[in-house]
This record gives sequence, structure tokens and C-alpha cells, in this order.
Amino acid sequence: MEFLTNDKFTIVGAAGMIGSNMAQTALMMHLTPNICLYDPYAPALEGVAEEMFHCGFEGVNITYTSDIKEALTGAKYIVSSGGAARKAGMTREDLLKGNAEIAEQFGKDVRKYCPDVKHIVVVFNPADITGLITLIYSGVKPSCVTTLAALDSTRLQSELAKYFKIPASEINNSRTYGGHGEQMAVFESTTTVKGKPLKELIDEGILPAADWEALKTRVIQGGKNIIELRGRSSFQSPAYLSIEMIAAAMGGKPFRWPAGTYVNDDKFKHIMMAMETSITKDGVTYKEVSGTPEENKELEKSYEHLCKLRDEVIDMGVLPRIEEWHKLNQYIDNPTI
Ligand SMILES: NC(=O)c1ccc[n+]([C@@H]2O[C@H](COP(=O)([O-])OP(=O)(O)OC[C@H]3O[C@@H](n4cnc5c(N)ncnc54)[C@H](O)[C@@H]3O)[C@@H](O)[C@H]2O)c1
Repeated sequence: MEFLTNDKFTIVGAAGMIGSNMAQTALMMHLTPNICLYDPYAPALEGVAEEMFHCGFEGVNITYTSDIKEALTGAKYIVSSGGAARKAGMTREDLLKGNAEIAEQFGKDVRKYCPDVKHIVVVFNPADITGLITLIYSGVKPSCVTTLAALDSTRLQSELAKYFKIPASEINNSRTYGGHGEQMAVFESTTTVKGKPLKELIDEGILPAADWEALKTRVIQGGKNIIELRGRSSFQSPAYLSIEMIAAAMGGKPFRWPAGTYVNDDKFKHIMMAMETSITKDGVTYKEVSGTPEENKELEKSYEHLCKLRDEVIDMGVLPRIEEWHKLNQYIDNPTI
């Protein structure tokens, strides 16, 4: 059996809906034979492990534990969806305090048990902030941590496909950047529809401005819509895309969507947000995003919203002041050392 790597891959939050789907997807995609499932809720975790055993996957060593030391020791790749999910009526930001504290502990555990981890994908919400906290407390390089932000771009693709009644594969390079929250920046200038720039379709009125605005709202509220339809937060699509991200970090197929990454440049400072990224065996790198003046303004607004959330976490005492971050993570201001 061919695997992308033989390294240990740990799924944190594996008893949950996303975690259990990630376990199955990772096994089906032959990422590695060494998969460890971790969750503090032991009975459900055992249930997930039993289900994976009953699939009869060949040539794999599936372990499970509620002991974080055992879970992380020797782990080279981690995806974490271990945290509370939002319920009807909640925004991702409502999860901030509880999940920020979970991220702090998770980062500290990574530092203690697997400081030489190669890549971590953070999924639990608000992912831009929990990812940032994980990065700072773990002490790993910024290139080693990404957050799941792709769903907003896949939802843009899907909404456009439904609107034009064409297959999603004919919508290319649909992109949202910035925060993975209701303040995301939905771009029009990157997308093509059957090879024609979406912007031209909007400018020519083929996609009337009012329809475009309504479509963008559906993209922004795509997660809320799943909660309304299914009675719970989405789990299949986040599970699949997170596994595609970690597979890229293992040297697999390039990841095709934006990812949340640590950004600290002339424009945006000390923040984690969705950018145009490339995830490879060497980690994540990003390119500067530049759209129309309106899009750039939206991205700026999204960044400012994230800064507010980050500052709330600092006021809560979960993160120290930005000037102190380098004491927890030597790479934070100097990724190349
Ligand atoms: N980034 C995204 O695009 C995206 C999309 C959907 C959901 N999410 C988020 O992913 C997270 C998980 O969603 P879900 O539907 O799997 O929820 P879930 O409630 O089904 O599972 C969460 C799991 O985390 C475990 N957990 C709780 N505290 C933990 C801790 N301290 N350490 C490790 N594990 C812990 C729970 O026991 C549970 O099994 C939520 O925060 C949700 O908002 C993110």
C-alpha cells in the first residue's frame, strides 16, 4: 500500500463530527499508516476508533487515546477540530473565549510533546484566532501552522454554479480572503465563469448587482444555512478540505484554495487570515492579495475585524501583548531564523 508519508498523524477532536470524518477521509486517501485519534471524551472516541477498525482499512495502525501526551508524542502532522461548535443563532465569534483557552492549552501541549511537528491545521472556530493562539504558544515557525478558511471560497464557487446553472468545475479561482467569519472579503476580480471574468459579467449586468449582493450574502452565511438545514454545524466539507490541506503539507497534491496563514507585512500586522497560499512539504507561504479598490477596502475591513478579536483575546489575558509574543515564539517576528 502506498502512503504519502509514514509519519505519525494525530487528529485532535477525533470523537467529534469533523474529527471522525477526517479520520475516515485520511484513511481513504492513504495519507499515512500511522493515525492517532485523540479526544478528551473517551467513550465517543472509542466508538470512532471501533468504526474505523470495522472499515477494515488495509496496512494501517490506528491508535486512539484521551491522553494528550500519548497523542502528541512523535506526531509530525496534526489537524485539530477539538473545540466547541456553534449552534443555531451563534456566530463563530461567540465561541471566542472557550475555544481561545482550548487553543492556548493545545499550543502549550504541542510545545511540550511535539515541538518538531511539521505542520498543524487548525479548524476549530474562530479559526483565525485559535490558529494564531496555537502558533504563538506552540513556538513553531509560522510556516508550520495554517487554518481552514477554504470553505468560503468553495461556497462562492458553489453559489455561482447554482446561479449560472453550470457545473462547479466551470467556475475557476473563486476567492474570499481575510477572516473566516461574517466579515470575510468576497472577491469578484479573481473568478472566471466558463473562462469569462466574473467582473465583466457583473459590469455588463449579466449578473445584476442586486443578484451579486444577494449571492455574496449566501456565501457569507453558507455555514449558517447548513446549521438551519441539518440542525448542526457543517462537518463533511470542513473535514474533507482540512485533510486536503494536511495532505499537501505531507507532499501530496497542491491545495487549491486560500488558507489561513500568519501575516505580518507592510499592510497587515500580527494576524492570521486567509490569503493566497501555497502549502508544500516546506510549509505554507503566501502572496500579497491585490484586488479592485473596493475589494482591497473589504479586505482591510476584514483585517480590522480580526484585529479587534485578537485584541479581545489579549484583554482576556489569553494572549500577551504583541510586544511580548517573541518571548513565547522566537519565529514570530523573524520567520527566517
Ligand atoms: N474552520 C472552518 O471552516 C470550520 C467549519 C466548520 C466547523 N468548524 C469548527 O470546528 C470545530 C469542531 O466542530 P465539530 O462539528 O466537529 O464539533 P463536535 O462538537 O462534533 O466535536 C468537537 C470535539 O472536540 C472535542 N473537544 C472538546 N474540548 C476539547 C479539547 N480541549 N481538546 C480537544 N478536543 C476537545 C469534543 O469532545 C468533541 O468530540 C468547531 O469549533 C466548529 O465551529 C470550523
